[in-house]
Amino acid sequence: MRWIEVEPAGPLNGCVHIPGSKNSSLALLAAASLADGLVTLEGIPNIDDVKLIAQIGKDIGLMITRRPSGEIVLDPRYIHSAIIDPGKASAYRASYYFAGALLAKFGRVTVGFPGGDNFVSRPIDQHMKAFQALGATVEFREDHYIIEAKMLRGADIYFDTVTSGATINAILAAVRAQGRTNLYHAAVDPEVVDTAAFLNGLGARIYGAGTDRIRIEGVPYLDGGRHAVIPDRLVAGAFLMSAGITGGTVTVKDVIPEHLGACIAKLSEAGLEMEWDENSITARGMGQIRATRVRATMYPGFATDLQQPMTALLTQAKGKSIVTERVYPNRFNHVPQLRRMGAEIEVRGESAFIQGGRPLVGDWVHATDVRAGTCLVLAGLAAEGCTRITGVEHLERGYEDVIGSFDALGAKLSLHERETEQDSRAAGMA
Ligand SMILES: CC(=O)N[C@H]1[C@@H](OP(=O)(O)OP(=O)(O)OC[C@H]2O[C@@H](n3ccc(=O)[nH]c3=O)[C@H](O)[C@@H]2O)O[C@H](CO)[C@@H](O)[C@@H]1O
Ligand SMILES: C=C(OP(=O)(O)O)C(=O)O
Repeated sequence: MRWIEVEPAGPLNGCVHIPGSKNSSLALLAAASLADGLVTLEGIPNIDDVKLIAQIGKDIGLMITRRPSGEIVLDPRYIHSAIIDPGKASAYRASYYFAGALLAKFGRVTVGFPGGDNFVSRPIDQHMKAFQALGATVEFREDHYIIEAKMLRGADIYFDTVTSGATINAILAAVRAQGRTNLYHAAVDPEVVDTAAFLNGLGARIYGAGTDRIRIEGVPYLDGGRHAVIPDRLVAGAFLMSAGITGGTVTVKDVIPEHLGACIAKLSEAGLEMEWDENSITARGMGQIRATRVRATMYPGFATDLQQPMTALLTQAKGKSIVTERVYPNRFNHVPQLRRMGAEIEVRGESAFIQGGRPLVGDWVHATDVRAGTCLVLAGLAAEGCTRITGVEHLERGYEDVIGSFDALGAKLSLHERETEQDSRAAGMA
């Protein structure tokens, strides 16, 4: 069993470099398999989801090499299989991007059902609807699905809901389809724009990414190329919140402040002093956090992936806050853990009602998913006594070095490991 210990350390202060976006990286790495030449990606974080993609790459003949400089080189010229192992596919969320990318090249793809954070319901119906509109058939089996198309033809696709995953996947499938595809009610997230920019750099013809209507003119061939992934707005947002909860001053460097517009506005509302320039943002905790109302929605609204750390921050606000989750109405697994630490929070429907200002006290808590982990780190920073967080593997899906980066700001985080009976039994069976 592994856990992270968070010891009281007072206000966090300093600057932190923000790595490349996890969610964009996962799309770009799969998208690279569409190319007909070598692709170099800069800034891809060295996180567990990316390591898993490297294993999938090995299985299918997509060579993925990380150079000492940190950049990743992909060689998609010798992909020999479009079968993604169900176990590996379901160990993270974005395996579905291999469906869109490989379908376009091979005409038949087999992928295990997506895993990732468990928010009770995370359907992929809009992905399938897009593939079907382009002329594919979809078949669901016990632990995988098969998508097949003799030829993909451009189509008009109207999404029933705004989804960044299905928007990106539809782009991947349509890029090499014959003719024009129009996506309506498309997601406008920076990760959609980043994926489109990358593919356009290889010779794709995608227009309007960043608006809710995207036009794709199919091309028969894509060159190799080079692209730098956008910075991780979600990692950045959580560091800014850590300034608020500890009463310190934190600067996130190498970010695109525009991607954090809703976060900056909400943190100002909560009483933090916010300043930003072209590529950095500073948050100053002013001692008192103000209660506020948060609604997590799709971009450019307040990100659902920042809802959990924001909830931790609001446990320390004066008065009553309400956090409403419109993207994943059940994304409240962090709440019972915060309650163990002394927070007064009640969840009703898709909202958490927080009676702020109760002191937090360190305890054993469990991170059920990546942002629940961030939320508990933040709570631990504000708590009296030591907080011990299990479920470290979830944090490692999204963070390259969560301990090092918080400690560089003056926090006291450390990783611990103890062999349990269950661990020894598992080792004996291996
Ligand atoms: C790997 C990755 O990039 N993960 C992100 C991605 O997840 P993911 O791509 O799974 O999320 P989507 O943007 O697709 O989901 C948005 C909303 O659409 C719904 N939906 C989605 C697809 C579908 O076929 N049918 C459907 O109903 C979802 O239930 C959700 O309510 O965007 C989420 C929303 O910003 C983030 O929390 C995740 O961190
Ligand atoms: C929900 C998240 O990730 P995933 O979609 O990969 O599960 C997240 O990054 O907060």
